Amino acid sequence: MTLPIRVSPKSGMTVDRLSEYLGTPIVGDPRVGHRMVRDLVDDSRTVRPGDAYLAIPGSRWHGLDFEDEVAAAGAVLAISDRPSSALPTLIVDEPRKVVGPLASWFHDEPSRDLRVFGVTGTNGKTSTTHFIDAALTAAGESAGLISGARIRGPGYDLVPTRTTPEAPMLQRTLATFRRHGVTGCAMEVSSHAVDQHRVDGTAFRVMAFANLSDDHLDYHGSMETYFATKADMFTVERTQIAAISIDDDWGARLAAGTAPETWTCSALDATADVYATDIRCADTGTRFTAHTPYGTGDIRLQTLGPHQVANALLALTSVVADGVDVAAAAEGISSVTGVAGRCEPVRAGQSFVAIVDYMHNTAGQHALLPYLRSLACGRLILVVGATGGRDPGKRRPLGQVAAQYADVVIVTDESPEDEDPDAIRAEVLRGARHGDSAVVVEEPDRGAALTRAVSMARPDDIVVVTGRGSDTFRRYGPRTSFFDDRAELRRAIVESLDTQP
Ligand SMILES: CC(=O)N[C@H]1[C@@H](OP(=O)(O)OP(=O)(O)OC[C@H]2O[C@@H](n3ccc(=O)[nH]c3=O)[C@H](O)[C@@H]2O)O[C@H](CO)[C@@H](O)[C@@H]1O[C@H](C)C(=O)N[C@@H](C)C(=O)N[C@H](CCC(=O)O)C(=O)O
Ligand SMILES: Nc1ncnc2c1ncn2[C@@H]1O[C@H](COP(=O)(O)OP(=O)(O)OP(=O)(O)O)[C@@H](O)[C@H]1O
Repeated sequence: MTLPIRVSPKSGMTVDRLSEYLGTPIVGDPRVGHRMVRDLVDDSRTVRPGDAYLAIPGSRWHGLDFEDEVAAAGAVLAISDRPSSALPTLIVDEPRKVVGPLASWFHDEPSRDLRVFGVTGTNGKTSTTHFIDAALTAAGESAGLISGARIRGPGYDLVPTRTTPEAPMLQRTLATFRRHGVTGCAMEVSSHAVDQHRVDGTAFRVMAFANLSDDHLDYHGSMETYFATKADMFTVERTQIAAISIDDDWGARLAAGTAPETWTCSALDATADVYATDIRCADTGTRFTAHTPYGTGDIRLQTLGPHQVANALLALTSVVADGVDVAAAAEGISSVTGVAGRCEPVRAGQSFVAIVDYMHNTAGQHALLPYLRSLACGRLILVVGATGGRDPGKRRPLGQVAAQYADVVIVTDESPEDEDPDAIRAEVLRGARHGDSAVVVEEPDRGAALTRAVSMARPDDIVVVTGRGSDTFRRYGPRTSFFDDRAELRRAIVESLDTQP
């Protein structure tokens, strides 16, 4: 169900009230003070008549670069760090820091009226939020989900462009959820979002930590800074409860130093508050028994891969720490049939296994590839690449680890963005050719790469397409086009079956 999103500011929201809240006078025509403000917007391309435009200085643009088009679109006001020549302005020192609390106040603090379950960490956020969403639903709650794959709930269903929305959209979404009676909301919290203050002003009931591994170092600079950004979410000012997976060293370190009430979980360590025993991983899913201080639950994951045990335990810990019944939560988590683009099988009548997965760092490769290999007795044919505009340091290791596990590695393009696709591929290839252990093929065109992988596959082989998951847009410089790995893999399989004698 997709409904139009209605804005729900505090009643009687005027420019004067915004000025009073921010403690700063109107620069420019003071007669604008009585004008009603429809919504807060931080992107010129989405401004509608009556909006207040948050003009943020960024690394590429200053929001005021768009002041004329924003004024022409009917904005009543700019909020920025300097006066606009096109609109009356409220001046604040650091607009980015103001946006979160302001948007929350504007919508009457929606996060305080529903329990928000945040999930942060390098890998597993999307899966964990889906599990929390299902656990809350099974416990009889009306649940909302804010994930990078989908934002959905009563009154909302859309595929977002960000893992964590910008603050105006986030608070608008939470306010819509509240209006539709949502009682609990699972939400991904990316490190970029924390650093850019997108979640400031959001009160979390539980904040969950999944894991930390080499990723986004182009942005954060070092693992210590990356960790510190995540750790910033685990303070009493941000969250009432911390749920922390201690299966990696960063989680154990975080758990040792957090101030809020802390619950630990582990797939390996029975001294954790919530832990797993009797883990049995199969080609149809994974079963295990979860032990919590409030009793045990049998979990039968339908989502593929042993890594999902950690994600499911973290979800269980998050909701049980907040008082949700263990049996209901276990039933909900077990009911999730799959998460789009995460270990998603593609079945079109072929004689080999075909999987699409969003793995885009070496931690994901090490966690999944041994399992995926075990799903077939034949060869592992792996399609790998790297996205442009981010983390060049990941590219060579991605190729190297791919070749460590696979028999055939097909290196292709993902979404080069503004970079030279040949240069990205060259780095991945350098890694893949490092060990001499796999057959390495270069095929720039992603559709052709998938066709090639399928044409090589024999019965008992497995074809794994990595890197894009459920992302459906790719960009080559100014050209953006639709490309869905799952649909393209299916197409390649069907074509290969059609041409069989
Ligand atoms: C590196 C990064 O995170 N950059 C974010 C940052 O960009 P920036 O500081 O360069 O801002 P900018 O592009 O100069 O724009 C400045 C201001 O002008 C506004 N603007 C810009 C253009 C325009 O036409 N009109 C307009 O109003 C922008 O909305 C912004 O408020 O602030 C912008 C909004 O203020 C974000 O859109 C932008 O996200 C970019 C597009 C991005 O790709 N971010 C990714 C890396 C990201 O955030 N990813 C995480 C998930 C990571 C993961 O776990 O995989 C996420 O939460 O999605
Ligand atoms: N617990 C885990 N440990 C290691 N790898 C994992 C784990 N969970 C998921 N992965 C890998 O990470 C990929 C992305 O998973 P998911 O989308 O759930 O995580 P995410 O944190 O939301 O990722 P992103 O922020 O990049 O969207 C999966 O396709 C899988 O390859």
